Amino acid sequence: MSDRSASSPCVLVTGGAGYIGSHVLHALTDAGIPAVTIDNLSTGRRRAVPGAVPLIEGDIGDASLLERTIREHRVDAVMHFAGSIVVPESVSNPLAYYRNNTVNSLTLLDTCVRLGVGNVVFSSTAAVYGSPERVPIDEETPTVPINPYGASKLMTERMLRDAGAAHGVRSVILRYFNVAGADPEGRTGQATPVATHLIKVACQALLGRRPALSIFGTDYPTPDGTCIRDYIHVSDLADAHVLALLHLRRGGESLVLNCGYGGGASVHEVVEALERVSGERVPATLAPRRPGDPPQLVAVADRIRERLGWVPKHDRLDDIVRSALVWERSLDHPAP
Ligand SMILES: NC(=O)c1ccc[n+]([C@@H]2O[C@H](COP(=O)([O-])OP(=O)(O)OC[C@H]3O[C@@H](n4cnc5c(N)ncnc54)[C@H](O)[C@@H]3O)[C@@H](O)[C@H]2O)c1
Ligand SMILES: O=c1ccn([C@@H]2O[C@H](COP(=O)(O)OP(=O)(O)O[C@H]3O[C@H](CO)[C@@H](O)[C@H](O)[C@H]3O)[C@@H](O)[C@H]2O)c(=O)[nH]1
Repeated sequence: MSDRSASSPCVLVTGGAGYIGSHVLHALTDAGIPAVTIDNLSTGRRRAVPGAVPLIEGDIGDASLLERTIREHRVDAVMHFAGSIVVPESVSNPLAYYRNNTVNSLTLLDTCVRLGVGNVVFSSTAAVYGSPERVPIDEETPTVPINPYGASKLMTERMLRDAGAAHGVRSVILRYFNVAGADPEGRTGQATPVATHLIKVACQALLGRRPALSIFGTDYPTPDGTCIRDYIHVSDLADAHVLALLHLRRGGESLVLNCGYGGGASVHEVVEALERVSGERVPATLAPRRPGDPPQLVAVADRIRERLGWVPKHDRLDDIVRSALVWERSLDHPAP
């Protein structure tokens, strides 16, 4: 055990080799906060993990591995990212989603309770709101998920709430809106080649790594007919996680917080931003609506600023798409 781990408590980050988890590991490392990560590398990459952070290759469904890691590293807090994230896959294979997102979260939470780890930061999603009638969406909006992915995450939220009442576990549940962009220093980014997220796919199309971007639906009840989303830069999201951890370590109360900027951009506006920052055309074709896409998802994002003192640094759409494009250029693998 290193001197540092002997002196200060450590945060266990599940899924730290993935897109968002790896940004958070960099943010923790930058802040001098010791961390350890467990990742089964199902979608994550070993090289996304900062060199200073021990990577334990394994599954969070393995209670004995969790227990050993928590004891050996003097873990006092968990940030829980590990999970399955593809919405259509959750529709075709729901039980796999309930297993990886809900059952494995239960194992993790149960282990935390048994070992007295009382601080949990959880990656939730705007998908818990389903297709709400009113936009923008505040945290009191009813949670009515419309797919197994959203339902599997909502169940973990519920477990955290109940474990809080019964066992005193305190949690910050972060409901992410549309996460995009990459580390401004180029240390990590979204690396899976089979991407479905708009900004990543648009970058791949611009670079000729896929034939074209399909714009799913131009007849929505929005000003330009395409869907509107609240895109949040992954580095601002990573900062929010560090603040959430510090809040819990100070003894702060459990919170549920939307993570977005409170503004929206349409699919057309995203494409225009990418063309503006690159000076190049995004090859795009108009396509039918993608099933299950709500017309607008925009957060009311005041609570996270008030409760955590979060101040975003990268909230211009141009900055988000520029960082995504710089990262995409740095990847050596072609898209499928
Ligand atoms: N990307 C988004 O836009 C978005 C939006 C809302 C919520 N989220 C949530 O954020 C979290 C991270 O998402 P991401 O985009 O970084 O995805 P990702 O696939 O890049 O990261 C997930 C990581 O977890 C690991 N993993 C998966 N199952 C595991 C298991 N059973 N044991 C150990 N490791 C496991 C994967 O190898 C990967 O490294 C997820 O919980 C997701 O639901 C993401
Ligand atoms: O090739 C593409 C990909 C996407 N879109 C559109 O772009 C918008 C954004 O889509 P995408 O980037 O796939 O994100 P969402 O479907 O909005 O879902 C993300 O954002 C949600 C919160 O808002 C999270 O719950 C989900 O986990 C996360 O995947 C939607 O209108 C899509 O129809 C296209 O037109 N073409």
